[in-house]
Amino acid sequence: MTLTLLSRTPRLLWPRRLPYQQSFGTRFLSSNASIHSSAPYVGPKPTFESAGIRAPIASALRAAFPNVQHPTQTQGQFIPAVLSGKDVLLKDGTGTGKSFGVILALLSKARKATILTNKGIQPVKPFITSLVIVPHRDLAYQFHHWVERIVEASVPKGETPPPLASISSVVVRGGDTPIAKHRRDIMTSPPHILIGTPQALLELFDDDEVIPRSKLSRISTIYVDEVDYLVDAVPNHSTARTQERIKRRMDKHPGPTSQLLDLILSERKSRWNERASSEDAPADTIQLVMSSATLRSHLQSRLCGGQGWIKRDSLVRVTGDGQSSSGVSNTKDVFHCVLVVSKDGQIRNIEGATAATSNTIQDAREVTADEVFSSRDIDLGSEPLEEKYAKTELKINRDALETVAAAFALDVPSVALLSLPASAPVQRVVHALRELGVNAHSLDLLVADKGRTQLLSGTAAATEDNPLLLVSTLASTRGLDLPDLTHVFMLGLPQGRRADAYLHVAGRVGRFGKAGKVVTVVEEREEERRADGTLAWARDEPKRMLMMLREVGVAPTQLEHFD
Ligand SMILES: Nc1ncnc2c1ncn2[C@@H]1O[C@H](COP(=O)(O)OP(=O)(O)OP(=O)(O)O)[C@@H](O)[C@H]1O
Repeated sequence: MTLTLLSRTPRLLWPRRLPYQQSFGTRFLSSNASIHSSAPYVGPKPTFESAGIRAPIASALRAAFPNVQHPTQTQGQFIPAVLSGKDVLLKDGTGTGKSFGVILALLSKARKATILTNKGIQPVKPFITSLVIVPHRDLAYQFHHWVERIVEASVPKGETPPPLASISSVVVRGGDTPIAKHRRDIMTSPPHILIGTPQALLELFDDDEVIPRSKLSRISTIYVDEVDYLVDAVPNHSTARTQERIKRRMDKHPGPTSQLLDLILSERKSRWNERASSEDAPADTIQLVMSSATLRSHLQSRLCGGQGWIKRDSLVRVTGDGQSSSGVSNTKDVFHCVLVVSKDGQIRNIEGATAATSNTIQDAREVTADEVFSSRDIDLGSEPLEEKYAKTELKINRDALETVAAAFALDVPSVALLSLPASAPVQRVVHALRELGVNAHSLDLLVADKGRTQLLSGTAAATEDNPLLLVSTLASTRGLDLPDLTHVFMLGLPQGRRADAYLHVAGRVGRFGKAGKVVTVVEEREEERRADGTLAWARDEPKRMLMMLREVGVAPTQLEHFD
């Protein structure tokens, strides 16, 4: 296949960002509460202060994030729950502000200055107030960056803000600071919020000579973001045999998040077990807050029952938007496109895709393919790197990759994300895309430090002349919030629980009322010769894709420029 289709004169159309619109609703929390946010709000809009956020933090927030002036309906409900100290299970669509709201609430929590001991309440030296567990290091840096912006805006211009390290710190493997140094720093000056990946945190707390285990019970809150990804659970719908097999594997190899929670919560568990009912449960225990867009019921059962981390009867459940956990299906300005690439390199829209309605496409700008390519000046890297990549296998369909390159060149105004299958070699794909003239970079906010701030704060406008394609795998894009992102490309059907995986990847666009496109590239169904010589259809990706889209409740839309 060649990129000859680019010689057509395409139109790059892009909608203007839509104003943020939200209806509000509140219901009061009681213990054992289960809250659904759907009722329209009557009366003045709630404020972050009325949700319990401390006034200086709320005003710094509004200064740092001018687009965030009022809590969303769900934030208005879960922020008080998080501040109440009760355990919270939070489920809402992707990009609805779950993580942002929780971080804000954690920032607003007071540092623990006393603990309950056998001798009653005793004063203690402050330790980490909140521990935030995230699936990958880019997300850790994103949360840290949110805190940094609020802290900077908390003092008048010209004044020095408090040291960020005393408020938020990141512990990830392969970071700038060795874990052993983090350990010592935490003992001398513990941050208010410690954010890390499960493996790094496990390693951090592993040496109890430096950080004694007893200190861990001083943590006030543990927040697990993307909990359905971080904590395994046995799916209800599988056969008894499969359930047994998964359970055995989980018992034998508990994931790092489970090990970490067991380590920190062991004392709380035994204190609970000593007491007959949760009525007497010590008030001064660690709080657990967990969130995800796809919080399956079997996971909830494991968290509350099997694992015993949470007591069902002292838990607040907050569910935004009723049963539809899909931020995707609820966002009318997100188009879902599927391009099918045939063996001979032809590209077409999937059958049944409808033309995109143009009423949401405003402020279009027109650019020709020639213009797009003439602005490219891609550095193919150093000689040894080229040699290295030329020899390594691409492991993905080259035609499919060229389809991404074509759609990217024709349709992306500034920043897009390509999500690869877990086993794909990211750097190799980046190199292949650069050979195709795409300004591709691996999405590693840690290594690509130069562009990190712009990407996270949505000020990467400089890329408009030379759009940027960030390349990553699903595992490292979960939860990421890149304000400039307009397109997500996926190569092939997502693996694992497809619908959930699709929702998580697709949820990187269409956040907070913005428009976006999700473009999946699949291969034409293949023919296979049976032993008797007859032909049969094997792997029918387009059909499976359509079934999956139906499951998540979206209809495919055509991507213009293609038949
Ligand atoms: N109340 C608000 N008003 C406007 N924008 C908001 C509000 N709260 C958060 N945001 C914006 O939403 C984005 C963050 O969303 P966040 O990552 O918290 O969503 P999420 O629900 O956790 O998504 P995911 O499920 O994908 O992890 C940020 O860009 C933030 O500026």
